[in-house]
Amino acid sequence: MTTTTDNSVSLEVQWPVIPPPLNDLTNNTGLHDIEDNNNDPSTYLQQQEKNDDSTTTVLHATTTITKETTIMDDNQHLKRQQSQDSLSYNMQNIQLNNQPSDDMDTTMNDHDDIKIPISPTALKLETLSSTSPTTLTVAQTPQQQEDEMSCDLTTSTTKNSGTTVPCKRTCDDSTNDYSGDTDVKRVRGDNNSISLSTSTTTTTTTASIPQPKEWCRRCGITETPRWRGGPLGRHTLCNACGLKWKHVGRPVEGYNNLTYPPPELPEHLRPRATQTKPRVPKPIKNILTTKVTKTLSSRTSIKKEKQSSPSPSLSDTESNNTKHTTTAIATTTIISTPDYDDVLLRKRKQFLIAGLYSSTYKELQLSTKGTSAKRPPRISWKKGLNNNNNNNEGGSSSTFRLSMPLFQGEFLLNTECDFNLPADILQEHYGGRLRQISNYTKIKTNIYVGRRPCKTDHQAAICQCEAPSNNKIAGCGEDCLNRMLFYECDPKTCPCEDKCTNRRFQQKKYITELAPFPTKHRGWGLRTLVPIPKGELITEYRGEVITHQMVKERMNTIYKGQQNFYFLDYGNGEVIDAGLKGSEARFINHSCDPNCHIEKWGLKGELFVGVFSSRYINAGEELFYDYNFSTFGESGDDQLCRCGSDNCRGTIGKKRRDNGV
Ligand SMILES: C[S@@+](CC[C@H](N)C(=O)[O-])C[C@H]1O[C@@H](n2cnc3c(N)ncnc32)[C@H](O)[C@@H]1O
Repeated sequence: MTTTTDNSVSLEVQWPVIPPPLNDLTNNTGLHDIEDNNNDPSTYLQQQEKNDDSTTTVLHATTTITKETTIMDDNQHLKRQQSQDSLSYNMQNIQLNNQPSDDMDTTMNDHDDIKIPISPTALKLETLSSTSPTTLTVAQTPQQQEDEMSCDLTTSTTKNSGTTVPCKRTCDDSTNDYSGDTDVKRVRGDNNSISLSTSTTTTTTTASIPQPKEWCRRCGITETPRWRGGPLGRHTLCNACGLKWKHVGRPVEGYNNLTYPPPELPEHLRPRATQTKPRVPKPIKNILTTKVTKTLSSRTSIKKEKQSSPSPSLSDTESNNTKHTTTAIATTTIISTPDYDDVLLRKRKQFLIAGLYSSTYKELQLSTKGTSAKRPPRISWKKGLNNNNNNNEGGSSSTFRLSMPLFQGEFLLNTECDFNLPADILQEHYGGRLRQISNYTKIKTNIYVGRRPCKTDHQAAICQCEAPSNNKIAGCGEDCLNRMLFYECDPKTCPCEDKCTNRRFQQKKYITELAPFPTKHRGWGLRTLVPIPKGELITEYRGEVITHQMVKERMNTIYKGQQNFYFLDYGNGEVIDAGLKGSEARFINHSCDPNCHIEKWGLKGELFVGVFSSRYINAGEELFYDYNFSTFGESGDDQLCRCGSDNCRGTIGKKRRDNGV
């Protein structure tokens, strides 16, 4: 008889059934000799003959065979198997009679002949009836399971007639040619257990071995240089399997301890490395439920397949007899394989659905079942008019409740109101000052484009001023020669030294209380916030010092189509362009009756263009200077003047000569 299952080979031995006494089977010795069980085989056989001469006993036991298992072959010589893998052996002719057969040289009393070590910690033998299976359960230690092999022996015998009973076996080890009539197949169970099955119509014995404390849930080994955590918890995978699980692919759902991934696993649930379709994330609320459902269904299907799929190579009779074995093995497999074979293996990271400080929002979201998400509470400003219908806290309508600041956004979104400008902008809007100011870059000194600034230590003219006798008298007054020539004194050569007052551009003594403001007809203008005496340096006109050629180029490029121009004659064939970079003086408009004028002062080979007050200027008064006298480039010639003065000339800019030059 042959018993085969997936991933298992049965060892079938046909021999006269000599079941060991119960007290022998239940002993816990590590090595159980058949010799010990058959101290008097003839006596036992006689007892069997009394029961039924044609009795065929199936002993399906889960036991182990050590490396030193020694059995008899067809030549009645002792064969010793040294290798664990070469478990299968040949038993062609095992003849057991009342007396040992003459054909057999082997004496059954020789305890070296056959050793079936049974090292159970628990051994249970149940004999139900002559037609009922008997279950033999053998419990072994983890080390024993590791060292021992699994096999399933199915032994059948006929009448004790003294004839030779063929014993067929199938040997996995090709190097050991023990071919014979006896069919012996090895059964490798899930836990390296050995099932010894003896086919009979009366008795079936099943054994299961408990699992070791630590074993790899994937490959089944019990020794590894390092135990690693897996989807089933800590120390559930060996080193190699743990690394593979970690790096190669993590199964979405379970795998058993022999296959990875399990063949029953649907394609869409296989590890990432084999996945072709990206997984669609599911809502967090349904993940656990779905997982549990899938796990249960897959577990049920796997068990059904295991239990319902018979071996295709078995005949009806054999399969009928094998049912017990198959069922037993399947049962053993299911029992020995923990439930977490199919449980949820992969840990899913829980992502936050909201920010860290939105605990209230998350609680509201997670506590919602089957209904639309609860809306965050709204602000109720009036006592007794609480708009928060979803907030169960309190419940009193008279409770004043102020929503969290994070809900202010929703409050603003849900509240319909007219658009209003912010207060500061609204004020400028009502004052007519809300206009976009042209973009420019403020600079502190002129930028010379196309040349380097003159850094020669140009000797300024030394004035003839006398140093003041006391601090109350200013040096280099109105009668200073440098001042009259529009030159600033050099503090190194000036006789007044640090008491010289002809150094306004150097000392940057400008009026800072100036403010651009939008005018009605002239665009932006500049006004003073403080009264300015006559002849005072107000500000410096700064910008890029460019040539007239550059002015033409810029007029045709970057300033093409514009109305406002910021050119001012620098002298020496150059122009200050404050359109892109400059100072606040760029906002001073033209007037035919100005209150300011332009002065160009020399210092160290360069010029300083300053706006000076032509008269006393009241606070808040707009500043003007006459472009005509300041050579406002060539752009303002055709622009209409809107200064509004009585003596307005009509146009801004330099007066044209009659010849147009
Ligand atoms: C140096 S900018 C003065 C600042 C300019 N208003 C603005 O908004 O930037 C010179 C430009 O101002 C305008 N502008 C200055 N004085 C004006 C006046 N009296 N009448 C009309 N437009 C004037 C012209 O467009 C001129 O090109």
